[in-house]
Amino acid sequence: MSSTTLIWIIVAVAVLLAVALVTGVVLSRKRRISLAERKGDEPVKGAYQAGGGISLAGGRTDATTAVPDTTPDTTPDTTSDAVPDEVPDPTPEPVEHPVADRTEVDGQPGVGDDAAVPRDSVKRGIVEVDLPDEASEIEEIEPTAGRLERLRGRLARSRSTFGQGLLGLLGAGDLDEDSWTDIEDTLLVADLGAGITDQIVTALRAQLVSRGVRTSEQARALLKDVLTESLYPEMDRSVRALPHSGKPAVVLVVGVNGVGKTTTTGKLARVLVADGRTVLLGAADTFRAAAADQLETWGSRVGASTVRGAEGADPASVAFEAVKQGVTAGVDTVLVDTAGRLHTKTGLMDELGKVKRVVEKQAEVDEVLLVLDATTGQNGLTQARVFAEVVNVTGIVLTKLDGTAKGGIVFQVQRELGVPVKLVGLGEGADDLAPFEPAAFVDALLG
Ligand SMILES: Nc1nc2c(ncn2[C@@H]2O[C@H](COP(=O)(O)OP(=O)(O)OP(=O)(O)O)[C@@H](O)[C@H]2O)c(=O)[nH]1
Repeated sequence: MSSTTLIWIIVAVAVLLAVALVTGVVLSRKRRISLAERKGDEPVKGAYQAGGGISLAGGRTDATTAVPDTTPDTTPDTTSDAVPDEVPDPTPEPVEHPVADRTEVDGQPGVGDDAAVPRDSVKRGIVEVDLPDEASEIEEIEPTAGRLERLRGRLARSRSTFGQGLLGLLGAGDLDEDSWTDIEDTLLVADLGAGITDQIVTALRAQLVSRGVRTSEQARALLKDVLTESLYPEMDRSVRALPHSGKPAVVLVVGVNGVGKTTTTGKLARVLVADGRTVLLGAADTFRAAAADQLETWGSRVGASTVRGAEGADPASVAFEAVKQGVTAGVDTVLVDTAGRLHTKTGLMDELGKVKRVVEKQAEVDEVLLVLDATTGQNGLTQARVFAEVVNVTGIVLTKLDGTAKGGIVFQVQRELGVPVKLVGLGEGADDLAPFEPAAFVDALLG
């Protein structure tokens, strides 16, 4: 072999080696790019595992499936290149993690929380009231003027047993002792109580003679005057719910279970909003699970926001926070719905006193409205006495007057407590709360 041939062979081998080297490099790069693409897919999954708590809030379910172990304590391997066989069963068991078990309440996920569980899922489950439609529109509110007149038909039951009964007896002409006994009985049955009944019968006897009553029209006028007079028409019945000294008015709504506190608070918010006022609601009824939801619903219907606490939270702290936020936001009125509680539970009554004291650290309490259920008759009076001892009751709201024949409780409660009935509830409708006007009320009773 000549040396020239040898050189050509060496050159050919060198060229072949060079080509092989270049090809190897190119192939190797291609493989890396390809790997990088897969890596680009998988780490995205891995990244969602890490941020799963956030992504799942948007309703993503695939992120949960990337969690190797479905127990909430297991930390997902976020550094993994997400090898396909690490993908677990795509339908993991739902994680049990009731909100009630969580200790933190500030809205931040707690250690071990599984963000797949909506943080408020349990609370939503206990809502017992109709919630407003989405993007709720502010509702039309009936004008408050003349409401008692418009709702007078609701007093039908009291009217037939009390008003019509008295008119029938008085209009019958000369009254013998039996008739006077019947008048007394009618007043007592309607829950006016012995004291007021005596007072009314004495006034009727005297004025029947002095006025020379002859006709049924005159008898009606006499009855109207005497009954209206017994309702202390001179009492100031304005609800102290307007702001003063640059601070919102604070109204506490108190009363025993089920008398209609939350409903009244909601109705009153409507009255204020209709008057062009801004209102903030405080859901200090932390004893009854759905009370805060109920109040919030009332609020959202009129565009008032609600301050609420965790279930079982200290009612005083919720009330305090509500008033604080009301002052900061510069609203006109803060209405605080308190827990319904039995007056026999002294400890709970103490707590109501505490609510008032704590609120007073923020702003003066302008009005304490005691809500009484008219259908409970004398029992309402017993409640009123206990509440009056604990908090300085400044006004009474008598609810459910539409469902009772015992409208006479209005007379008794004012005389007993020396506190005016300021509002009356005449139905479950949103605008079935009326100002109490003695003359109009008596008119409605007499038909
Ligand atoms: N007929 C009638 N029902 C009323 C009136 N006011 C309230 N109610 C009803 O009474 C029931 C109890 O009312 P709530 O407002 O939940 O009573 P509450 O005092 O807040 O109850 P607790 O939170 O358990 O203490 C509800 O069904 C109301 O719709 C009224 O004036 N007339």
